Amino acid sequence: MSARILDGKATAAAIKQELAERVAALKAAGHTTGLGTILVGNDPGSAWYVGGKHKDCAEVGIESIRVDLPEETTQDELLAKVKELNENPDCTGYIVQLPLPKHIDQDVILEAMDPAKDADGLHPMNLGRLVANVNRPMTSPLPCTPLGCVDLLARHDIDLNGKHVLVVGRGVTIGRPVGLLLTRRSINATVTLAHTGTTNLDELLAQADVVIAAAGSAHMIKTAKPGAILLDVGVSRVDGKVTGDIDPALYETASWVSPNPGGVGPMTRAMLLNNVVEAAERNAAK
Ligand SMILES: Nc1nc2c(c(=O)[nH]1)N[C@@H](CN(C=O)c1ccc(C(=O)N[C@@H](CCC(=O)O)C(=O)O)cc1)CN2
Repeated sequence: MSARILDGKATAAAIKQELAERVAALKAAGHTTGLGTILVGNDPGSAWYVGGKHKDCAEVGIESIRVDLPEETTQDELLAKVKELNENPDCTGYIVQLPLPKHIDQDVILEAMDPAKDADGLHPMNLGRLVANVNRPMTSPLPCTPLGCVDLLARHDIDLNGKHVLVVGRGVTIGRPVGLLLTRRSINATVTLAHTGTTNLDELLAQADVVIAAAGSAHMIKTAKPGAILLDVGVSRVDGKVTGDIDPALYETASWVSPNPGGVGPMTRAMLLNNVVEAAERNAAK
């Protein structure tokens, strides 16, 4: 048996077409939609991701504002840029590309953003709304990668009701929020969150119907239940090549696989655009 592919690239392309229509409708009604990005430093991977976000904006008709700052930017200088985008009426939503240089406190920066413009859904108020279950319908943004996982599964008609999902990794951008989304009544999965302190990972993997691997440790997942659904989200670079957390040998016995690259990454980009368009629609409805 060989797994069917959850094709993030094709799914993201379809979502972008839908979003382009919504952006055009906003424009026709006199509302512009704009995404801002702030990039600090010279990390080539981060620069590539930010470049991709601006390319995506151009494809769907979203205006974009790009702020690139040197590695030695101080926290106060970055806070001043955050304030500028908070106040810029042309900016519907924006992101601060992560990770930030070590001398800058990520939590301080995220907290300084206007929650209504937080296109990543990572402001503590928006994460709090996710915990309190008040994000939907359309009151505030959800984190892009978790939303990308859920949307990718939904668009392939995969029902998680009653399924046991094992999330591997407890980061704030994926591991923690994805469990909160999946346990909502509308999805109704049972979620286990494994991390570096988990001592029986292989045992949990042998039981899980769905695995969301978001640890960022190359090919660390070496076993899974036959017929499991595998979402490979973690990113490492091995010999300069993007490498996921899941050993590709498991693709043979899985039922569905979201590969890496080509799975949740493109969905993350599409969900960012979705969050900006939703923010523009909220503004237009005011
Ligand atoms: N502010 C944020 N920072 C970061 C986020 C985020 O969601 N918000 N996530 C990641 C990086 N990221 C977006 O910023 C991101 C990562 C990967 C992809 C993607 O499409 N990857 C491709 C492969 C790319 C390659 O070949 O290098 C794929 O999976 O097919 C998009 C966005 C950390 N920072």
